[in-house]
Amino acid sequence: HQFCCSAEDRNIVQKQWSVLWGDTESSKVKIAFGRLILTKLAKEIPEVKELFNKVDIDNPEGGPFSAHCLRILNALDMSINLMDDPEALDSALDHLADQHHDRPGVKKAHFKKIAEILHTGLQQVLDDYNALSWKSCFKGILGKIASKLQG
Ligand code: HEM
Repeated sequence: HQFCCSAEDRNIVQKQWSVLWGDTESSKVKIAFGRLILTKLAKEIPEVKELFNKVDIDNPEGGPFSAHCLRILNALDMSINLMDDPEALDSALDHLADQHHDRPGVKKAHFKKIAEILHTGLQQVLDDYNALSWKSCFKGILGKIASKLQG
């Protein structure tokens, strides 16, 4: 159950992540952040858009897409919070890998792009964004979720 980022990276990432969710309306912040990164992904890789037809990406402010944005951000939140428990993290990420493997058309390249988008976004909202720690933790988390996908 070896995880790729160091204990220090994990501490930094968990601390910086927690700064974002002090607000009482953290779900709204999560939805807005999710909407931002997913619409950016669909804009930069147009083939992605139709993969989110069932959650109605054409109405990004609507209920189905907002709920989808919250699911993604909650999964990311769970993963970051589980970084101190490698066994549970591994099993959570394995489950997410299966869920994405089951969606035809989802590719490793999409995860590479969303990693870039996340880095840019977090850099904008965190004053003391530690790029190296985030890169190394996201490499582990996103790499595992994408591990069962094709290129
Ligand atoms: C930041 C990394 C990501 C996380 C944490 C994440 C998490 C999730 C979660 C929790 C679900 C719901 C699973 C379910 O209930 O079945 C989901 C669904 C989905 N994800 Fe991701 N995801 C991520 C990135 C991506 C990327 C890069 C793609 C590429 C297109 C993608 C495509 C999908 C699709 C197509 C669905 C199904 C949507 C539907 O319900 O119709 N995800 N994801």
